[in-house]
Amino acid sequence: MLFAEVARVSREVARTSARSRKTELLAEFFRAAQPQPQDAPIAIAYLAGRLPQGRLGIGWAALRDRAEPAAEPSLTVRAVDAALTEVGAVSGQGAQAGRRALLQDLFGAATAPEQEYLLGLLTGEVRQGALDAAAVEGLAAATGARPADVRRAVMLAGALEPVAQALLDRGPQALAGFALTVGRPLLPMLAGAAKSVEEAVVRLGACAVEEKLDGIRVQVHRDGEQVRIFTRTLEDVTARLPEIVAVVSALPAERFVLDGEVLALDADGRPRPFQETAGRVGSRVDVATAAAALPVHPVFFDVLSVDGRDLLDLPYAERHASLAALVPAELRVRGVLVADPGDEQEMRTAENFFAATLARGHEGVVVKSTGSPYAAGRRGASWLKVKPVHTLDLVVLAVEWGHGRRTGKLSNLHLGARADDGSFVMLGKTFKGLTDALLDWQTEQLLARAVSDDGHVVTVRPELVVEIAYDGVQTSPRYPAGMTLRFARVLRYREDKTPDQADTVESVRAVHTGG
Ligand SMILES: Nc1ncnc2c1ncn2[C@@H]1O[C@H](COP(=O)(O)OP(=O)(O)OP(=O)(O)O)[C@@H](O)[C@H]1O
Repeated sequence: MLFAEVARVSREVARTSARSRKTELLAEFFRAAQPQPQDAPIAIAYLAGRLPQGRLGIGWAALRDRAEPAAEPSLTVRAVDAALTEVGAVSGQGAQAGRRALLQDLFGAATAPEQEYLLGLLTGEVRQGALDAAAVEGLAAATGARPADVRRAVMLAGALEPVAQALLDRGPQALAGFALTVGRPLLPMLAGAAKSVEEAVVRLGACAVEEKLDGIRVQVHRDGEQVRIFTRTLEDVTARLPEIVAVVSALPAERFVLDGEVLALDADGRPRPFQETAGRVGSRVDVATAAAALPVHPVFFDVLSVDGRDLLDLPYAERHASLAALVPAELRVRGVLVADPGDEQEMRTAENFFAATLARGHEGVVVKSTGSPYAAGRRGASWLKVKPVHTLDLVVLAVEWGHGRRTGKLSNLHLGARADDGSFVMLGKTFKGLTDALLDWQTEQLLARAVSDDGHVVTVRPELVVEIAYDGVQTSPRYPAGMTLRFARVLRYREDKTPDQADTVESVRAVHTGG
């Protein structure tokens, strides 16, 4: 498959805002791609603005001077992929120059529109957040599969790419191969938000109100002796959490998949600050010493499979009965049940549980409909989180050099929310809430992602997600969405999130209009 073809479709998909037209364009594209299914994973990654190699760490300088463009397109997606793999592998002394030379060769083989597209891919500018959803529909239309079956396979596979390849290769029957497999992670179910416990309970009806623990989401798979632990982005962190492996190995079943949270606790059981847990899960170095100094504990809140039985489609209440049979109470999330939201006594119990959970130092509660299945990969309408502080996960688009005490540091962050087309819309700026350690960290991280610097504002690749607390959303003609955040302050960076998991402009607008 020609790279030029991907560039063309990407541009056309980005240009139309109609979802049905996007789907049509992608369906045509997949029909044409059918003879070479092995190219589909690379093409899909490019269309969504991802690189299969992940971040390549290519600085602006390496992209500034570009070779003369080729007259005719000849690059294949596989050739581009191979070249970028090679760029990523260059290390050691002279790596900068080596990378630059390889990039020059690649750009020299590309036509002008291909160069532009490559540059967009390398700088993160062609990121298309809504692409995966449209691609699922397009794939279904191209191959005659049911969209719901494709979506389920994607959740079970943890990504669209392998499903696309199998579908294009073998047709709809290939989807049966994507069952929940112990040892292979699936996308976790996510929660929507509600403003109060009462609102959540009224929206859901019969429900459970569970404590919301402020740690790191984990999906734990055990198959006999073999235990594997995955984060919400499906990164395998087993080697970093030996104490969790030990706990899971002692549970009384051979094969299962559990969903939960790990966190560091004080001697009296109160949660330690989130950064400490994140530091443990994020660090590969000297795991044994780190685990001894700051052990983390698992708290499980769901079970997706036990002894060969797939529980995803069972209602919460039944999954929880299985959870209780497998996991002792001290390793299980605490919660209360509400059978009838109209019952005042029950509503008071739920409110009291929320207050008691906050008093124990936790973040809030997650209210879950007891009749609902596990909607892997979805921001389910059947799980609603309730927190006392409003927070948003936003993407850093640019940053200003600091003054005075902050001279030489990158300080004032330009914050963006995700738009429908995968671009980011600036909602405001903040330099509040930053500790000295965070300032140092962000200066280094943001410089590594710089694409331009005019001496005042450094524009960066939109890759870092930061959690912002704010007091409200107010109208402001100064920002493109016509609104900005009141008293925005940095709580922490969310390295466990990617930009396409950031909050959307739409959700911020809903807060603004009280929707
Ligand atoms: N009892 C619980 N049930 C489900 N999730 C929980 C629970 N306790 C803590 N969590 C955590 O809460 C997360 C959802 O709420 P949070 O406000 O952290 O959202 P987020 O991580 O910013 O984004 P997202 O909603 O995308 O997960 C889950 O991913 C999980 O890590």
